[in-house]
Amino acid sequence: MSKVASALTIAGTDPSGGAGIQADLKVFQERQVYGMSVITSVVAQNTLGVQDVQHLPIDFIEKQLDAVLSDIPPQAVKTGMIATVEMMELVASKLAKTTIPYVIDPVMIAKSGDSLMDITSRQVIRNTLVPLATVVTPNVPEAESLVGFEIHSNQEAENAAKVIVEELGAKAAVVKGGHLEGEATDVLYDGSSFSYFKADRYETKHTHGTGCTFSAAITAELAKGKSIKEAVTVGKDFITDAIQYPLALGNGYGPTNHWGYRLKGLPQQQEVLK
Ligand SMILES: Nc1ncnc2c1ncn2[C@@H]1O[C@H](COP(=O)(O)OP(=O)(O)OP(=O)(O)O)[C@@H](O)[C@H]1O
Ligand SMILES: Cc1ncc(CO)c(N)n1
Repeated sequence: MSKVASALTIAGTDPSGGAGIQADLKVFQERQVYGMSVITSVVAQNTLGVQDVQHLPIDFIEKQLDAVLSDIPPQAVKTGMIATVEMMELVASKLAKTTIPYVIDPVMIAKSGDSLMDITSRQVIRNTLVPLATVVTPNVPEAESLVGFEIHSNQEAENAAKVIVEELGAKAAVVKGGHLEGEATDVLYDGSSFSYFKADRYETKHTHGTGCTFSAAITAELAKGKSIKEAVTVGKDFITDAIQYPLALGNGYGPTNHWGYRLKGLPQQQEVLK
């Protein structure tokens, strides 16, 4: 029997269960990794949008981090919603003392269009957290914000991934193509070569938390000791199945289905109790 790995997510909450901490823990469980979580912000949100946000006090976030890191050091860490500069500085100071593989999903704006990171922080994440990252997983608007130029094509996604690695100091970057046209193509640069991860684009409104789900699956695989390329391969298959078997929940951008990969060959729309 192989040994069980642990992974930690440091992120905001989604009480409707499709994104944030809740999505990350579900994905860790599906990937058979022991999941742990440190909450940065409590968010009142659902598939329709963000209604309100409460940031936890910085010393309380620190207590949560110390509680986990001093007792159960994880084999991989992921950050999602880190809304403020002081939160970024705190998390960076803790992670800089470790060599744990670290995935940054640089969450800035929810699918509904609501902001999850303040404007100053969008600039500061570049110098605090990104240099510590094993993999950064920006969507197109997030990558544009990190590199300062627009992305309309896979070639421009390649350029952005290269800047995130060679100029901002991450070990690898995967720029997600969810916001581009055509196939859903994600571009990975690992410091030596580019890899493309392609899937059919599904016509669907079930895209709440796609980024969280993808990066949590990558984190789980890194925790198990997989290479960056292997982890992104699993993450891409996992999110594609999660999008392909949506759950008819919510009145807006519905959640993906975190056990979608188990439903291969079944009818695509899963019935839900209302
Ligand atoms: N309609 C779609 N069909 C297939 N794959 C998709 C679709 N939309 C996104 N993806 C894939 O889902 C993953 C997440 O990408 P996306 O760009 O949606 O992340 P995101 O914007 O950060 O998500 P969120 O902010 O909701 O968490 C990527 O692998 C992307 O290619
Ligand atoms: C807490 C949280 N993190 C990330 C996202 C990404 O969409 C979200 N909606 N909420």
